[in-house]
Amino acid sequence: MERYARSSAVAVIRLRNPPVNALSVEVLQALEDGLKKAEADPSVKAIMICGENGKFSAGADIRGFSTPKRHRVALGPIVSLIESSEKPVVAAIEGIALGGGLEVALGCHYRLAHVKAQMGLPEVTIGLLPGAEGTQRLPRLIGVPAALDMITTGKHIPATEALKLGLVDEIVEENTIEAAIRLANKVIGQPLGPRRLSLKPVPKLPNTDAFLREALAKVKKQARGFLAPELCFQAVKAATERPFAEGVRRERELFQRLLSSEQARALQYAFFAERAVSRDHLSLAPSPLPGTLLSDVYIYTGLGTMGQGIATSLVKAKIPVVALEQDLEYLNKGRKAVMGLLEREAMKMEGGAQTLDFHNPARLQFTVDFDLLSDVDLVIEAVFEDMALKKEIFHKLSKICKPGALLCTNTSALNIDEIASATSRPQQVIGTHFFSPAHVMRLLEIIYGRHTSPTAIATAMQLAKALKKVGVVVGNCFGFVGNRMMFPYVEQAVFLLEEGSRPEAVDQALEDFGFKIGPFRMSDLAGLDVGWRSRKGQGLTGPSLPAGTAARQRHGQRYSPLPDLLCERGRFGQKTGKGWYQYEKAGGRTAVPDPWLHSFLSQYRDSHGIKTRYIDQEEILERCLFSLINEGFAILAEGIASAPEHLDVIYINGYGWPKHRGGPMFYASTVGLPHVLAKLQKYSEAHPDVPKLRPSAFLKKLVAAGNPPLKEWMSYLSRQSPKL
Ligand SMILES: CC(C)(COP(=O)(O)OP(=O)(O)OC[C@H]1O[C@@H](n2cnc3c(N)ncnc32)[C@H](O)[C@@H]1OP(=O)(O)O)[C@@H](O)C(=O)NCCC(=O)NCCSC(=O)/C=C/CCCCCCCCCCCCC(=O)O
Repeated sequence: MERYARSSAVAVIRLRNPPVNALSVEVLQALEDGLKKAEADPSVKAIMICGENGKFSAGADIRGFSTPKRHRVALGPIVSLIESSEKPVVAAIEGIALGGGLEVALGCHYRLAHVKAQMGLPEVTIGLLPGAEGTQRLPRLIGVPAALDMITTGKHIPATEALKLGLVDEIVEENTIEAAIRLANKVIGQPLGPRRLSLKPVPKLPNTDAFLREALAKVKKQARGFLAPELCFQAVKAATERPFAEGVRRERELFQRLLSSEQARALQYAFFAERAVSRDHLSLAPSPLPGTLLSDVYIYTGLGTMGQGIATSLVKAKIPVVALEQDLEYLNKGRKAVMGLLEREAMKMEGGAQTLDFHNPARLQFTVDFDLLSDVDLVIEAVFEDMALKKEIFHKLSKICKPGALLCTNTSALNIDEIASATSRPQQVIGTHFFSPAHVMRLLEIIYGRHTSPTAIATAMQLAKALKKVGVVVGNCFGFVGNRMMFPYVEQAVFLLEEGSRPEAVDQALEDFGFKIGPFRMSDLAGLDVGWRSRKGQGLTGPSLPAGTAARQRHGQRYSPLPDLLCERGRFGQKTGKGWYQYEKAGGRTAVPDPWLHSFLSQYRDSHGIKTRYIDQEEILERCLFSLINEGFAILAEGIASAPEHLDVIYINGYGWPKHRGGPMFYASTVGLPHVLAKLQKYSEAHPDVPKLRPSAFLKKLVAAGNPPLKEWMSYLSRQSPKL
């Protein structure tokens, strides 16, 4: 709700709707009433608009976009009403002014911001555009290039940058409200015409057409099927071509198109899913944490790629780190790499290296002395995926670490219970699956074992929050949630090659769907040897394979030895310059289709009597995506994850699933579960030796129940893990 008050001749209108002063119908109504009241009151000479609790506003209430239409209040006319006021209106921006919140500020005649405030038009990130005249006012204020950048990316900018761009008139370090009232008093009686953005022309560029052409190409390239950025572009382009009122009409048209789109629904679902998932379990964290997380965190060895990223991530979060390696040679290599990463991170931050203070040994210490462990609160072990090695380390940790210390293992698939069995405190052992590069990727899969305590789970969630990551708690099974769902997807991709497709065709289909990177490009990037080592460990390939095992069968199921055959030829992907593609050199990044691989595939098919057939994009998508989704249903039924939202958050944040499709389970709900089931049945009949194509019992149950909406799915399961 808004509050109307007075400070001398200045009327104060406060946007109040905790926690972020979202603009609900009630807030907007109250804002309109407040404006009219101030306008009508002859003793009021100026108006100041601010937010409650140090935040201006996070914009329109996003929940309102998907709830059934109440009486629609339009924000645009209210922004116009502000602008047309005969009394000067000043926006006092504290904390955040986002979306509709910033559009309200753009209607004001003056904008004053606190130095720590952030501003942005992030509508594009929820599948919309700034539909309250923001696409028409912002280019008039800060020019087309800067406005396009803000509107098509949705990025938040700090007040200092906003000042440079001319988005705000002044920034202050002290009390923003008092400063805004002072400004309002100062500008009483000054002409308002020049301050009304709708009356200003859009600043001309030397070559607007060429600029817009290039900008559109860039937007399209990055969007990969995501509609909102392009429509944001169209709205800003309208500002360069039409008078204000016509531009607003065009903006409204484009906004309506996005508002009713499936993509907007998917992105808004993802917005709330991420927040709901991140909130889970936190309430069980002791407060403050044992010794508080801001004491020492210790990383055991593995200052290899994962350990380096994890250390960097901790330092960025201002958590003191003691980084340990097995010997000086590895330690020095690891130190150099971590310092390099931190230098690069610091360059991106205001205040640079000083802010991170990573040369300070109290913040970051490197050692080979295991005894330094005795005093740390939390250990993150990050050695490579070798069960025997991990058990040896955990046995040692259990002896050396103080009683309350949480023992985390960074693993992407290994059994947490088996690792915990090497300790005398399995209740304090937990899996923390970081994604590479760990200082960049937002996902943290948190895996609890049979004995892991609720406090340990909550502490790991708190760690995720401190690292600004999205923590998702899941149960213990091979590959946990993310990788377990990935296995059938990758398996299908390889089977498709056996049957007649090519890596570039499979990758293209999935990248056109919106994945950042297809499975073969991804495999080349990660290194084919990683999976090879794991398959050897599982006895699926290599010398331990029993003699006489059929090349394309394991345990009575279809198996493709193709990835193993590439590894046997030293083709590990980018690092060796050859994998599913060829590269300009070892370590090269540009994937080029490889004629050698194409003829290798032909020979392979011939030698196994496989008849090559043309496989279209539809089959590629259905087999890869529906087998992944099918595994998701099995995971839910087994109680490994507590809701489909958890799977979607994992896929969006850890596996490059296109956010505008809402995650795999949301996608399944949009194409319809009967359709997913029918396709799985069809492919399963065609490939009876592929168990992962057999529809999950839970999927069948939901279809039989009439395809209920996603949020009701879990009510069709009787059992849930007590820890989820
Ligand atoms: C940066 C943030 C604002 C804060 O981040 P953080 O501090 O990390 O906290 P969070 O956990 O993210 O958020 C805290 C809780 O607040 C909820 N939240 C946040 N923003 C909104 C919002 N805009 N609407 C509703 N709820 C919001 C969040 O879910 C958390 O609650 P919970 O834990 O889930 O319970 C960060 O949150 C952020 O980035 N927020 C999103 C900002 C954003 O995208 N803004 C743009 C919104 S779209 C917009 O403004 C469009 C304008 C175009 C014109 C619109 C014309 C229509 C106007 C009428 C609107 C009326 C509809 C109302 C219908 C009705 O009332 O019936």
